[in-house]
Amino acid sequence: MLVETREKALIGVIGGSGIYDLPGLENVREVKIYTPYGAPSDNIIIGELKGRTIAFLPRHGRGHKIPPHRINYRANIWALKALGVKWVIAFSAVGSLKEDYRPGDFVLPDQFIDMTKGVRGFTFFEGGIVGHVSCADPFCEHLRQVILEAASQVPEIKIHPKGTYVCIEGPRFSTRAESRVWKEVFKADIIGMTLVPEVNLACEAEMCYATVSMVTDYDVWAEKPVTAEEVVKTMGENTVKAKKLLPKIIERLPEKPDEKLCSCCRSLETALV
Ligand SMILES: CSC[C@H]1O[C@H](OP(=O)(O)O)[C@H](O)[C@@H]1O
Ligand SMILES: Nc1ncnc2[nH]cnc12
Repeated sequence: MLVETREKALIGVIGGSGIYDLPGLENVREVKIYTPYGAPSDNIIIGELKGRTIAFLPRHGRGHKIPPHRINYRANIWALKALGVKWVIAFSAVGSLKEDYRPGDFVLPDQFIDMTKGVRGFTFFEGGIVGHVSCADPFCEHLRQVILEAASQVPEIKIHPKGTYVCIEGPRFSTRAESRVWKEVFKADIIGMTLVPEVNLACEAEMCYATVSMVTDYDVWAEKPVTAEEVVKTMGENTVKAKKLLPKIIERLPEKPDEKLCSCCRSLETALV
């Protein structure tokens, strides 16, 4: 049973590696949310940006304490839903599997491949009610278009409008052989460790979700294999751009999604058995 909170927010922002706060938020308050799945990654920071109420959650917790396979994705999405969030804008550091998706570029994935190992809590439907949500187009097309338009207003940002994100279990990076499979057999474009099951759970919770993937490295298929140190360094530069992008997205978001562009908030209409 979803218990709604007194605090309300229309827009949820999930910060990835390198994004642990949102400067510019006004009237900031911090709320602790209890969920049937336990605690979210951190307390949720609520505040106003461009006149809209935002709920911000750092995916790995402040201080980056939670590795990708230990993130309580269900609690995170549940907490945002309990706050009334309809739009979820997620940020992620990713490796590139393609020469022309360069470190520093942004990508707006439209597809993913799930290579996680099944140990993450990946669904709200554990029995009792059985639900199979459609995942053919896993990201909110309306939100993707708003983000693309917003990014076109920030000259420093080069954004690729499409991409397939392969999600590995982590926390280790891929071997060269694995990376070749993702790149040459799967033909994926980018790689990370956190998109799944965050995107699936948002879909089950009937929320509009899109992720801004920020390229930090060329994974391990290029000459010099990726290191966490390299990711963090490039992420510092990407974060500056992400923080310029966010207000431009916020000011363009309507109260409600356009039903012609997305059906995220009706995803359960055809899912329940
Ligand atoms: C710090 S390197 C690997 C780490 O960075 C990405 O996290 P996020 O998607 O939250 O930005 C990647 O998925 C790994 O979890
Ligand atoms: N090369 C990579 N593989 C997996 N996750 C990443 N996050 C950032 N770079 C990555």
